[in-house]
Amino acid sequence: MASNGYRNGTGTNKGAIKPPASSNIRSSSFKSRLPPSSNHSPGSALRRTSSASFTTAAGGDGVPGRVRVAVRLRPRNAEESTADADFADCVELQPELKRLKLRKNNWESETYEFDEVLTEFASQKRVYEVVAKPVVESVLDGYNGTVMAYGQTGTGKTFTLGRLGEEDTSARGIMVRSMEEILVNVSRETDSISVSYLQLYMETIQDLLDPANDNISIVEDPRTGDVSLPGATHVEIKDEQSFLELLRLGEAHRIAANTKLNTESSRSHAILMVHVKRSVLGEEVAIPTESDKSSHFVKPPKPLVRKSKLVLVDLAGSERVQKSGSEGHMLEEAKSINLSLSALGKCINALAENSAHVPIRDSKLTRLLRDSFGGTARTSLIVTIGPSPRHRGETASTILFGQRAMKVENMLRIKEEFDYKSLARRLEIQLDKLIAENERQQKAFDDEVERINLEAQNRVSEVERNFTDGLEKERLKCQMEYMESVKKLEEKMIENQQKHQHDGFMKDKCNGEGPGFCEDIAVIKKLLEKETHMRKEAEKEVNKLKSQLGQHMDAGAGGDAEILKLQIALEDEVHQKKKLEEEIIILRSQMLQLTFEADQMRRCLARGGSGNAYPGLDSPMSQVRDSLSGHKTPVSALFDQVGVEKILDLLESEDANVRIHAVKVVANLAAEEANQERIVEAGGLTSLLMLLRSYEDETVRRVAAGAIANLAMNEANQELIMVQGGISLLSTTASDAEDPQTLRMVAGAIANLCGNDKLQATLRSEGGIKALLGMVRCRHPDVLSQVARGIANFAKCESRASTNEANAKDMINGGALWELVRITRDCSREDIRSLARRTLNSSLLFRSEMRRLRIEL
Ligand SMILES: Nc1ncnc2c1ncn2[C@@H]1O[C@H](COP(=O)(O)OP(=O)(O)OP(=O)(O)O)[C@@H](O)[C@H]1O
Repeated sequence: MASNGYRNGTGTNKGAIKPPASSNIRSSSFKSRLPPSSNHSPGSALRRTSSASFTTAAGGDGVPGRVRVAVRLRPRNAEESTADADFADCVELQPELKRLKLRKNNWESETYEFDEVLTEFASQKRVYEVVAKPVVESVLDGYNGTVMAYGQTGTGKTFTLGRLGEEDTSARGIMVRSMEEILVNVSRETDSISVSYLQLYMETIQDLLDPANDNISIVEDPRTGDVSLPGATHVEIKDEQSFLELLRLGEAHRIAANTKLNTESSRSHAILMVHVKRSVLGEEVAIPTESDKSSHFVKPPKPLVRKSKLVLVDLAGSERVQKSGSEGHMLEEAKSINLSLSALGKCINALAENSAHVPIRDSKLTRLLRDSFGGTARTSLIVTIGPSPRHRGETASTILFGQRAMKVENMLRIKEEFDYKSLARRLEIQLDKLIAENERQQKAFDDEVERINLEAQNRVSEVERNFTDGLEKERLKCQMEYMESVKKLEEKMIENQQKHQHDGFMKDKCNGEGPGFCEDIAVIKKLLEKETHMRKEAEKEVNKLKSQLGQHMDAGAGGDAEILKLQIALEDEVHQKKKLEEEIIILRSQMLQLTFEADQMRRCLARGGSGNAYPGLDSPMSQVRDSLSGHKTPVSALFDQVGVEKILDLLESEDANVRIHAVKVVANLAAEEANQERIVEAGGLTSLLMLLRSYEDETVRRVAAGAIANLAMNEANQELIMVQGGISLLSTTASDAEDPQTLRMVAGAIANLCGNDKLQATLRSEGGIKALLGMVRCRHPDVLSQVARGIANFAKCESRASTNEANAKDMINGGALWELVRITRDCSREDIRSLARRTLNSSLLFRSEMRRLRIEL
């Protein structure tokens, strides 16, 4: 394992000091000689790199830092006290000289120098301070650090590193003390600490925080040489308590795992990795300005993050290495003892001898500790030895391991990277502050705007108020002035009047001064009188309104409701009254009609007639005669009592009975010539034609047709009937109706129109003649008589206008000839038969046609 050159003490010189090969060992102190590397020391000799260029073990600037080695002697244990009672310890320590004497026998010894020699009486605190504290401080500064314990089983590696000191805090080992130190120095807000706890046994890395995870691989960054275990559990540490629990858990898992593997705890390496991430500010950079070389623009410091790692290694017991080594069988050794310790020894040897090849890849332990030996980390090794002369060989081997390790040089480099997260966090905080400030300013601005608005509104209100007040004052003033001037003018007028009345001179003067003056006075006087009158009227009106208002006000809230009720009652009353009036009219008209009909009946009976209710049809002039005799009919009296307008209004009543009675009354009135003009003037003809058109009720239609027939007796009305479309309405009714009495009325009306020369053409063109002839189908003698009368009237007209024989021809074509012949033969009434005969004989065309057809009358 080691060459002879490193096997110090192999010589025979008693008490000869065997220093390590490196010349600086003698003079070096275990305490760090590194200058302080924090950001507070800009003049630091350390050259830091940014994240973009992590330093690697192979190159770049750094600070040389040799591996520091301390030796610690365990006190004799009980077994040794007994077994070695008669023997001296195999080592003698000279702590003040940092030397250790390894006895070969009673007279020979070898002396070795270490960076620190810790006797069996050294406290845990002292051990921590001299071995681990400088490394922990470096880790806090951003360097990687390693503290490793190496030694034979039972010599106190775990005691030194892993004691928890739960019952006695002074017994706390390096692990707990390191964490205490770290926790005290980091910031809870900006820094973070996380821990992984692993065990390496037979080239397998097992997670002591998650034992099922037992095949963790090592990842090496080829660029930076950084070693990481991404598969390992990382637990964030917030306080010492949580760390102690974690260590306890890891230890429990380690014991359980080793029991399962049926091995001893000393055969595995326990590795605790503490990852420290700290946020620091970079140095401020002063930049000279162009204008003034003396003044400097200072750039704010950059946020940086330092990621460092403290590796605490409790190695497996080294006695087997020693045993195989003492026998000098390197290969056997590798087979029988822990491969990794052997590989570590080889690497340290290679590094100590500045060998070109360092067999780092021979084991996982050397790969894991690559940065600790010959890398960028600050490394402290504590070698533990026992006092027993029985284990002198193992002790010597341990001492030699330490001596070789002391020759290993590391190149310490700090690892900084730009702290984007911290920068983002800071920027977020800054942004939040700016947003809050902006919101505050916005709020203040809004408040100010609102205040100004309010103030402006108040001012506007005040101005408006002032303006209204001023306006009112002005108005009052004008009113007063106006009243004053009116009063003055009145006074002046009275004065003038007095003067005018009592002073004749005034009149003369007036005449003397010309008419213009007097006219002026008269105009002014008139204006004044008018003005005064209007004012008085207006005042009266105002007083009246005021008193009404007062009454309304006095009536109170209930008044309105009362008024409403009264209004409704009043409307009801009006309605009732209207209805009653209607009923009175109807009753009166009914009564009068009955009287009239009875009267008619009496007269007819007296004449031996049929008692026709519509005399106008048979004897158009009979009513006229009656009226001319000076005896006023009861129906005529209706005009005086009711008025034709009211009777005509009833034709449009909603009540069908009322409409029937009304149309009967109108028909009876129309029978009297004296009434006809008033009926037509009041729109009665139009109303009757409307009733004919509406075809709502047979009785109404019949009576309406009778009334039209009566009106059609008058020549003036005949033209009106034609103008208002009466001929076509009568024709339509003639073809639609079946009731003989309706047909009699319609035929009567048309027959009356047939006597008017001016209507001849219209009667033909609007189908009046055709309708008249068509009604013969009824065969009722009353209808036939009207048809015959109509044809006779028509023929008479034609004979008067004998030039137009074409009309007679039309009538023949229309069947009038045969109808007349039929009437002469079939009609039961002699007067009608005779009328038909006369008509036939009156026309040349009729006569020649009868001859042609051999018709004998
Ligand atoms: N400096 C010391 N002072 C008092 N007792 C000690 C000291 N060093 C070790 N011991 C005791 O020696 C015993 C063995 O120590 P420890 O278990 O730490 O050895 P180890 O080297 O870790 O062994 P292994 O390699 O088997 O794990 C323990 O009982 C421990 O208390």
